Amino acid sequence: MNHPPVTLHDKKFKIYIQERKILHSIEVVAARLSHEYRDKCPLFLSVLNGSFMFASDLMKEMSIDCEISFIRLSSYSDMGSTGQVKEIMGLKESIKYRHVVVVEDIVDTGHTVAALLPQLQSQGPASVEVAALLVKPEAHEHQLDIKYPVMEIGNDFVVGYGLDYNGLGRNLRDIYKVM
Ligand SMILES: O=P(O)(O)OC[C@H]1O[C@H](OP(=O)(O)OP(=O)(O)O)[C@H](O)[C@@H]1O
Ligand SMILES: Nc1nc2[nH]cnc2c(=O)[nH]1
Repeated sequence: MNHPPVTLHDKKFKIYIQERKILHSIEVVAARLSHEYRDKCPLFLSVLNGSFMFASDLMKEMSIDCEISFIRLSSYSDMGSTGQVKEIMGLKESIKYRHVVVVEDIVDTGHTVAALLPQLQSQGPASVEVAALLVKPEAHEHQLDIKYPVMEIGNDFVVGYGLDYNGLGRNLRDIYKVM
C-alpha cells in the first residue's frame, strides 16, 4: 500500500510502522499477557488520550477474563524541565489486591510512567506492570522496567495510531515519524 507523507500543522511526517505490523506485534504481546495473567483477571488502566487505539486493539486480542478502565493525568506545563507529573484522575474503582496493567501508547522520557507507578503502588494492588505500544530506550531519563513493550523505536517524534502532534494525527492507522 502507498503511504504518502502527511502534513500536520507545520510539520511533515513519513511512514514508519504500518498498521499490519502494529497489529501483529500487539497480538504477540496479548498472547503473552493472556498466558501470564490467566486466572488473575487483570485490570488494564489505559492512560488517555494517546492510548485509546492501542487499548482497544489489545483488549480485542485478550483471550482471558480482564477489565479495563481509563485514567488521565492532570495536566502540567513544565514537565520537560521539572519532571513533575500531577495526580491520577478518573480512577473510580479500587485497585487493592488487583493485578494492574498500565496501558501506555509511548514511554519516551519515562516521566509519566515514573510518576504514575508509585501512585498506583500506594493503593495496594497485587501487582503493577506496564504494557507500552512504543518504547524509546534512548530517551529514557528514569530507570524503568517496561515488562510488556510492543515495539522499541529510536529517538524520533512519532504520530498516528492514537499519538498526536498538537491534537492532530491520532486518527492515522499507521505510525509516522517526523521528517
Ligand atoms: O515518557 P514521557 O516523556 O512522559 O512521555 C509519554 C507520555 O506522553 C504522552 O502523553 P501526553 O502528555 O502527550 O498526552 P496525550 O496522551 O493526551 O497525548 C503519552 O501518551 C505518554 O503518556
Ligand atoms: N505524539 C507523540 N507524543 C509523544 N509523547 C512523548 N513522546 C511522544 C512522541 O514521540 N510522539
